[in-house]
Order: sequence, then C-alpha cells, then structure tokens
Amino acid sequence: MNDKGASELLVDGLDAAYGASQVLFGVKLEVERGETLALMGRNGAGKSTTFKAIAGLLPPRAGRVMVRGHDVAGQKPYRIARAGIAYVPEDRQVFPEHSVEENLEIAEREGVGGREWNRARAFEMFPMLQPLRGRMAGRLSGGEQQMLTIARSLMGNPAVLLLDEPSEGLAPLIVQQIGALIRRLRELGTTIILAEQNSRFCLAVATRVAVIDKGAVVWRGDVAQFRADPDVQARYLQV
Ligand SMILES: Nc1ncnc2c1ncn2[C@@H]1O[C@H](COP(=O)(O)OP(=O)(O)OP(=O)(O)O)[C@@H](O)[C@H]1O
Repeated sequence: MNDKGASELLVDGLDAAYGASQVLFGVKLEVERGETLALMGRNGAGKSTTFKAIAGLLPPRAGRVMVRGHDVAGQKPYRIARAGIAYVPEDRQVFPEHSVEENLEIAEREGVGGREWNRARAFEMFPMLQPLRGRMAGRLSGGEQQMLTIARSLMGNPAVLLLDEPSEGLAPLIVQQIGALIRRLRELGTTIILAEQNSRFCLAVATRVAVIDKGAVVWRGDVAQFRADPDVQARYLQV
C-alpha cells in the first residue's frame, strides 16, 4: 500500500475471452509504487492477454482493474491510458515516418497528468537516442525502437508501465541496456509489470514474481523466494 492507501494497480478476478474461448480465469495481481513485477509464464499462458485486458484493448468479462484506487475495468483504452496505464506491446509502436524527436514530441503533446516526463528528460534517460533525434523511427534498429517506444510511453506520466517482452528478439548487449534502463526507472519510482519468458532477464531486473499458467496466477513471491523454489520453474516455466 502507498501513502494514500491504494496500490498503483490492483487486478482482481479478471476474466477475459476471445469470442467463445475464455483465456483468463480470475487473474489477480497487485503492484505497489516502485515495484517491478515479473509476470512469467510459458508461451500462451496468458501474459499478453492479461495486459490487453488491463489496458482495455480486450474488455474483460469480469473483474476489477483498480488504478490508484479507481476501477477502470471495461473503459475505453484511451481512458485507461489517461488513468495511468501505459501498455508497451511486443510489436514496437513508433511512427516510422516521423523522426525520433517528433515521435517524442507527439507523445509529449498527448501526455496528461504531471509534467514529470518531457522530451529533455527522455533524452537524458535514453542517451542512445540523443544522436538519433533526427532519424526516421522506421530506420532505427529493433533495440533503438524498443527504447523509443518505452520513452514515448513515459511521456504520459503513467502510474504503471506494462512492458510486454521487451527483450524479445534483441541482441544480448541491447537486452542488458534495456535491463539497466528498467532498473534505473525503478530507482526513480516508476512502477513496472514486465511480461517475460526470458527468466534470466526477468530475475535480474524484477523485485517480485507472479507466475501465470493456463490463464490463472499460480504462484507469487519475491525474487529470492522464486530462486529458492526450483519446483515452480520446473512446473510452470520449462517447456
Ligand atoms: N487474438 C486471439 N484470438 C484467439 N485466441 C487468442 C488470441 N490471442 C491469444 N489467444 C490465445 O490466448 C491464450 C493466451 O495467449 P497470450 O498471448 O496471452 O499468451 P502469452 O502468455 O502472452 O504468450 P506469448 O508469449 O506467446 O504471447 C493462448 O491460448 C492464445 O492462443
């Protein structure tokens, strides 16, 4: 609980379905300010669907999505974004025909809430983007696009950042840089949920772990507890 008595995000009893096929069954997650929660699970376990249901892209069939104490479940994605949820999907979302600077500027204009984040601060946080500010976003490498996507999402001054597989398909050196960035964001008090299959990456940056299997959270604890429980890994994470 934070000072105001509400978690940054509390998800409870979340059910979601694609048509007739139910995929989430009573998902429960809670994150406090400044935590980095790793949402881990096999391929198809329901990580991305959980994020889509939280962000309103797939309206949940049941359950609560409380952002700083306010239930946003079932609202339109833009309203949920305004309430403080920034969803960074697996496929990096940049405007390819706009420069890095313009991409940040657009996000800055759309941003609401506090003015904690702005372009200048983003360039400070992501120094690798600095020399690329005039380059078309579509011409960046995958790692640079991932950085830009995260930088853009921060412009909305979110309460919680949902990062879907940020290490996916990136070279080890870039994965390390993304990891360092996530840790730094945590030090600054940013609250993050990280969906990952790459457990080494996850455990290096997260503070707590929730394991999802067949659309339900089956284990939760802190990183040390997770490491000390080889059973969990064997049961839910190995193929
Ligand atoms: N658009 C869709 N229509 C129908 N079923 C879907 C759709 N997207 C995902 N699913 C199904 O929902 C289940 C959960 O998928 P989800 O993408 O949430 O898993 P995940 O844990 O994020 O795995 P991955 O890392 O592969 O994305 C899977 O059985 C998947 O086949």
